[in-house]
Amino acid sequence: MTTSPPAASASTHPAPADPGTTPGGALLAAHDLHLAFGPTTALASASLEVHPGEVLALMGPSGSGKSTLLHCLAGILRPDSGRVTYGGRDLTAMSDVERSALRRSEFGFVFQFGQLVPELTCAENVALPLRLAGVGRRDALGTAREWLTRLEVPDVADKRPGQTSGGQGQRVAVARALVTRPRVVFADEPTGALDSLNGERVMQMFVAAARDTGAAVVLVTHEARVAAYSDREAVVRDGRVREQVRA
Ligand SMILES: Nc1ncnc2c1ncn2[C@@H]1O[C@H](COP(=O)(O)OP(=O)(O)OP(=O)(O)O)[C@@H](O)[C@H]1O
Repeated sequence: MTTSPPAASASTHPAPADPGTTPGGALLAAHDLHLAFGPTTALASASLEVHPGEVLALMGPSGSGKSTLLHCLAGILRPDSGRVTYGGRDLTAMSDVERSALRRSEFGFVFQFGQLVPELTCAENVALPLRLAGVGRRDALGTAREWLTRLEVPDVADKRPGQTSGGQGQRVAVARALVTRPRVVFADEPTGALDSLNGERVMQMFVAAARDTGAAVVLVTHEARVAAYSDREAVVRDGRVREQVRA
């Protein structure tokens, strides 16, 4: 696999401006987050820092608050109290429109089942975030094809997601998450729907491609072999980060 980012993506879609870090070096930070869904407490004083370029795995028992913490860090959910800061900007104080714009321009997402648009080809799916960012159709599709080649699935470019295997589809989803060269990629059980061999292969490519673009990766996983790709593991229990282990 090539280690340099595709040239066309660099020329047609430059990485977003450096958002800066806190004095401690964090790019993204959760400060004392609390969030309840009705009577259920999901987060109870959760705090966490994410550094530029690092791969951070959120681990912990089922129902402990991992996905909720990920969604708060990504600005998808707003905590009841506490703050999320990104490059010194307070995500929790932004309007929904501002947070959506930030998510589109600076964050990438990979979920368990890829969540590709079934009516579009795989190349069109990968091109979609570039099109939304204003890149012309031809350039966007060219860059999308380069990413599919890079993730070793060039053959699926003209197929629809329903015509691919689970592992191929998940590589397409990884390409779509990275194509805009986001600062942070959020992944919720990115290999959960794959067998272990495919899961490891997707993880290897995901981490290598993210490292090449310099993205930080925050991933939720139950699997120790997936967490083994991280630089740091944060264990979530009862809605807070209990311990952090450098991998
Ligand atoms: N939309 C929701 N409505 C109600 N309760 C929710 C909602 N989302 C999460 N919860 C509850 O909040 C708690 C934390 O859920 P969360 O999904 O963050 O845990 P998790 O650690 O990611 O779990 P898992 O590993 O099983 O995916 C759980 O008790 C869950 O049932």
